[in-house]
Amino acid sequence: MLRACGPGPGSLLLREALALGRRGRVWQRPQGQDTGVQVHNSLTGKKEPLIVARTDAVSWYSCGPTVYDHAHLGHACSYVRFDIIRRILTKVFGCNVIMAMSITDVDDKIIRRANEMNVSPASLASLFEEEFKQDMAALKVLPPTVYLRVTENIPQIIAFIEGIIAHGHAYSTASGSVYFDLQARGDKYGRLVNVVPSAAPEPAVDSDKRHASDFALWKAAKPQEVFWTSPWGDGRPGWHIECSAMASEVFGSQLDIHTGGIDLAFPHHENEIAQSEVFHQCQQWGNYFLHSGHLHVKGNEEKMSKSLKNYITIKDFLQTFSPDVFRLFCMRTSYRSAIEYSDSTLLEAKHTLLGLTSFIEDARAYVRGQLTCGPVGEDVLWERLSITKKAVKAALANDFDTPRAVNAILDLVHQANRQLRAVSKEAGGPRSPTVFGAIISYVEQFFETVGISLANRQCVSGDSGTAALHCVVDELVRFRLKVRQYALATPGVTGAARRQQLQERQPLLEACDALRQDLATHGINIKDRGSTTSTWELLDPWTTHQKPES
Ligand SMILES: Nc1ncnc2c1ncn2[C@@H]1O[C@H](COP(=O)(O)OP(=O)(O)OP(=O)(O)O)[C@@H](O)[C@H]1O
Ligand SMILES: [Zn+2]
Repeated sequence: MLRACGPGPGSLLLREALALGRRGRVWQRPQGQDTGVQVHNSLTGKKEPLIVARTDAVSWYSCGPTVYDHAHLGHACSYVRFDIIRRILTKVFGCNVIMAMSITDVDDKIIRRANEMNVSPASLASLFEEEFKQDMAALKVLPPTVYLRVTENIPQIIAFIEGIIAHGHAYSTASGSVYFDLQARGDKYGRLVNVVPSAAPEPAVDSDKRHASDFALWKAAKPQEVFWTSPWGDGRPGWHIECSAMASEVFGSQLDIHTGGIDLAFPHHENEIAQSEVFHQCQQWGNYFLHSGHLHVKGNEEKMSKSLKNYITIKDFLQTFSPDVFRLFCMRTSYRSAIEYSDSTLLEAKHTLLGLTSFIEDARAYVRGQLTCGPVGEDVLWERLSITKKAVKAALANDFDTPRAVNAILDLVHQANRQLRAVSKEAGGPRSPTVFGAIISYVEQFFETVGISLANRQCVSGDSGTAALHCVVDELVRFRLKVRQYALATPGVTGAARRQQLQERQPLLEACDALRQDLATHGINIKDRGSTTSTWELLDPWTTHQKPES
């Protein structure tokens, strides 16, 4: 058992533990090239300048999925958030990222599920690995440079374990298992979390490890279980060793960035660090550990999880919402914070995206000269654009503060929208297409950078939803117009008879007003021009936006 000095390793408490400071050695500031970004490094519990060995080859290891079931929105959240960070590092800060991601295709959960389904662990894992890759593609997550399957790296893992044994930090047992000896690691254990390994002997009678806190590097095969031969007998790797061995296979003894969800910080990453630093006999294997916060279902403290059966699959989600809506939803909070899933927060992201696409359409129409124009406060807009660019870059350089960056953009769009709406009432006058062209180009480029397309309204709904939704709103607005025209028209009737007729039809007008108000809450703005025309547009995204976290 491991004794934690701070709060235990439950996901939310762990974040507090990370802030408490660590037992292990002091973090060594790496030598190399400064990316210009400050990142929150779990190794120090604070923001540090991100210095990488070479900006043209940033090494990044990402713990990948255990492929025993459908991927859910919790997984989506972690991989989308890191995908956004990867794109920002690449496109804004000029880094060329080499990303390696593990695929855990053999472990207890896979073996158990395969037995339940009466299929081989290999075919079960291959099925869900393929599905995971399809889900990631549907979410527009860029594939890693390489995927690394555990089952294809068994000789490398065995060699890695032999190296740890050779350095005196692991031991094999009579039953054919190998354990990492945490007592040998001493006070160097606890680089990420304030944890002291207990020296108490293993209490379980059916286990032959020396201390309760020692963890498995190699697990002796149980009857009927899939196995590989090794110097210690038939068996399979433990969970943590796979990442140390596979990351080292690609990147050697130095790693710039290592990522995963906050639940992986302890014990998984802590154990990876112990194994790798012993194997490479180095002081600091990974320089930066970044952890993403968990996705929770609203009102539920637990993270969304397959084991807790409180999950929404990525496929189901994408029936209703688009990958761009999910991306924007993820960007509205820091990647480190917990994120609450609810229909209302998703709808809010959807409305914001609709408002942005609507602005781009209007601004484009103005640039083309299809929107009536009057004088624009051009200098003000140029200044706003310049301020926004600086604010966005500063926010992204500050631990990838996407909520702040998005708010800066929404503020710019709000200012531009106000001018656009004001000018559209006045015909004639000087035009200012260049500044609107520059704003369109910048806003589109920002969202393109993080993987969101503003090209058309199609980007906001899942699968086939948007086109149908727009037709429905068109029909509804047309129908409402007919009702209004009927309520207001009094051909051939005058005087008291006219007044009475109007009074009788008053409820129809009230119903039309109520419908307009109801639709406004969904981001749809109906505009009546007398009794002859009704048009609709999407509300300014600013009106649906939330303030960033402080
Ligand atoms: N609810 C969640 N929110 C954010 N990230 C998550 C969530 N659940 C899993 N992750 C992250 O997804 C990645 C892959 O996780 P993995 O395949 O090991 O699933 P898991 O944690 O076992 O999921 P489950 O608990 O549903 O079985 C890890 O980085 C993990 O931290
Ligand atoms: Zn890992």
